[in-house]
Amino acid sequence: MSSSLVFTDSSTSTASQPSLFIPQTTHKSGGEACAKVIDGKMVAKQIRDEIAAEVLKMKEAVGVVPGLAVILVGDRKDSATYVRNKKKACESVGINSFEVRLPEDSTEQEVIKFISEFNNDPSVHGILVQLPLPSHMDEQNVLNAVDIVKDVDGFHPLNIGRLAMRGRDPLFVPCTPKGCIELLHRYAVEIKGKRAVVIGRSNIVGMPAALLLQREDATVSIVHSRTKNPEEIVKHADIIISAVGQPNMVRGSWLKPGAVVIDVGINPVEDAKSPRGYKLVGDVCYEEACKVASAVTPVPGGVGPMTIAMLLSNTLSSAKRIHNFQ
Ligand SMILES: NC(=O)C1=CN([C@@H]2O[C@H](COP(=O)(O)OP(=O)(O)OC[C@H]3O[C@@H](n4cnc5c(N)ncnc54)[C@H](OP(=O)(O)O)[C@@H]3O)[C@@H](O)[C@H]2O)C=CC1
Ligand SMILES: Nc1nc(=O)c2c([nH]1)NC[C@@H]1CN(c3ccc(C(=O)N[C@@H](CCC(=O)O)C(=O)O)cc3)C=[N+]21
Repeated sequence: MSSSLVFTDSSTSTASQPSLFIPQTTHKSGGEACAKVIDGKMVAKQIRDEIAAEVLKMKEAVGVVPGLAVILVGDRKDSATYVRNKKKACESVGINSFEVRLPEDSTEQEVIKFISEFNNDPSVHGILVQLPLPSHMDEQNVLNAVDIVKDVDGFHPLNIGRLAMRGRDPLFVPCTPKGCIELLHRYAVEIKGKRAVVIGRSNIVGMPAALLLQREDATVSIVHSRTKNPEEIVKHADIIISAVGQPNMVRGSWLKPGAVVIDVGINPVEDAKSPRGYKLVGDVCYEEACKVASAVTPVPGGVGPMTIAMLLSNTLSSAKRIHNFQ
């Protein structure tokens, strides 16, 4: 299919953004009703292409190259992989990346010292502290140290607070929830007036996803680990965003026919056939969901690549704001 996908920097209110992309891919499941695949990998690639063009335009016009600083503390393998992927993504669009790796036993003050340096460095427009931090550190103290104008993760309490308030706008929206909403927009999924259920209430995904859906005029319920009979609540949802971390927890039988499912979960499960010895699955049982839902994001290839694309987008808009470009 030939489709043109126009990238517009969507902050918090993109409801009026025209939807230019109607997907054609469907999940094949032996003649049964099958959902559209919401192809995050493809959309993320198109967004990166748009960002690359804007980065070049800015460089030529005002000689500024956006810069992203990433701080990684400790030696978690998954975190190291994510940081490497973020660096590669920056390179692919012409954004400068700066990386600091600190040992697991670093102190909170040492991490904050690097954050302060990046806060004062004019070539850095975005600062990301990879989570989770080692358990001896107070995450709030560390995240509070990031200058709000460079908080491209959108985790500073002031940004989250503004996200929660009517009539206020944060400088940055957290990347994963922003990527989920962007997928809904680009696949022409109407949010206004719909019933949405977010499964999970973490500060980095579930809670901001619920706030964003509410800002888009959905009626939002939040399901968490203490929710009784979650399937009864999920059953009413036109839109489900799941960010739990439990492989295949959400079954096809939980879903309302025609629902749209955004699966944020990235869960490793043993897989002898994979060279890594494991594969990644979502929170939602994909095969079952495809038979009931109207559209589903796959894992991998769904929300994950969108998270990184939104990080690049936030870094570009930060550089534009700081340099008063456009
Ligand atoms: N695709 C992407 O870009 C990203 C993917 N992820 C993935 O998303 C998932 C969630 O991440 P994150 O939000 O950081 O995780 P957290 O562990 O911080 O939060 C999980 C949330 O799910 C809730 N929960 C746990 N078990 C259940 C259950 N059985 N029923 C209902 N709710 C439950 C918890 O409830 P309670 O609050 O009561 O404890 C909590 O609110 C993970 O798989 C993670 O790898 C995360 C970030 C980005
Ligand atoms: N400060 C901070 N910001 C984050 O945004 C942040 C974080 N800390 N800590 C960890 C989580 C997790 N996260 C992911 C990003 C991309 C993929 C991603 O691209 N996944 C690929 C698969 C990758 C693979 O194959 O390993 C996919 O879903 O297709 C996944 C997960 C960001 N997080």
